Amino acid sequence: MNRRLAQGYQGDSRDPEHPETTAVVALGANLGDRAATIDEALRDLGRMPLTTEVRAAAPIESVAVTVDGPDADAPGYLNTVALVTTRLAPSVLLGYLHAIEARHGRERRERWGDRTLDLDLIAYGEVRSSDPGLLLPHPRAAERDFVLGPWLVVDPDAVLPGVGRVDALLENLSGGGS
Ligand SMILES: Nc1ncnc2c1ncn2[C@@H]1O[C@H](COP(=O)(O)OP(=O)(O)OP(=O)(O)O)[C@@H](O)[C@H]1O
Ligand SMILES: Nc1nc2c(c(=O)[nH]1)N=C(CO)CN2
Repeated sequence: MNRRLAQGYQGDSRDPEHPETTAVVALGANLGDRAATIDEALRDLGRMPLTTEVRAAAPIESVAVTVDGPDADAPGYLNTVALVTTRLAPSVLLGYLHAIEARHGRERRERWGDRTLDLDLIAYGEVRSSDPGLLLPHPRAAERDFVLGPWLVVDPDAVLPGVGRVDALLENLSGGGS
């Protein structure tokens, strides 16, 4: 992994040398006023320092995927994906994502449990990281139609680094997400 890139230049989020990069952020919500939460979270992303643009797809409805598979009885999700133009280093950006989740009442309980807001960093340019605290690209993105679908809407030529074109990945999914 490129640890220096993933962690930023010794944590200095305002290093003017850090290049502008497109980060792909997935948003999901299945508790509370989901649409309002997603809307506000997108605005929060736009207010991050060193961030010049946030472009998101219209949110889609999706069935909750739990550790036991899709669960139509669980509260449904609203999902979207935002392309974020930023000079924040990846780990600094992840810190902001966690802060935005917390601001919207995210509680970390069981894995893949219901949540007011989930923000995942799907990709950060071409950066690859095997640090468990920040895996890049996100290791489950290719299996998630609720990520690939909205991503394709904002970027029809999107590529999941090291994996392949998003349109092909979406086509390969036979109907279900995970
Ligand atoms: N690319 C990434 N984006 C977001 N979190 C990540 C990433 N890579 C590793 N993590 C780590 O994963 C931990 C758990 O994240 P989170 O609670 O959002 O998982 P989850 O949404 O329940 O599951 P999933 O990761 O499958 O979406 C976080 O503390 C974070 O440090
Ligand atoms: N439909 C849907 N299911 C999920 C989602 C999500 O965003 N949408 N996120 C999860 C953990 O990140 C687990 N399950």
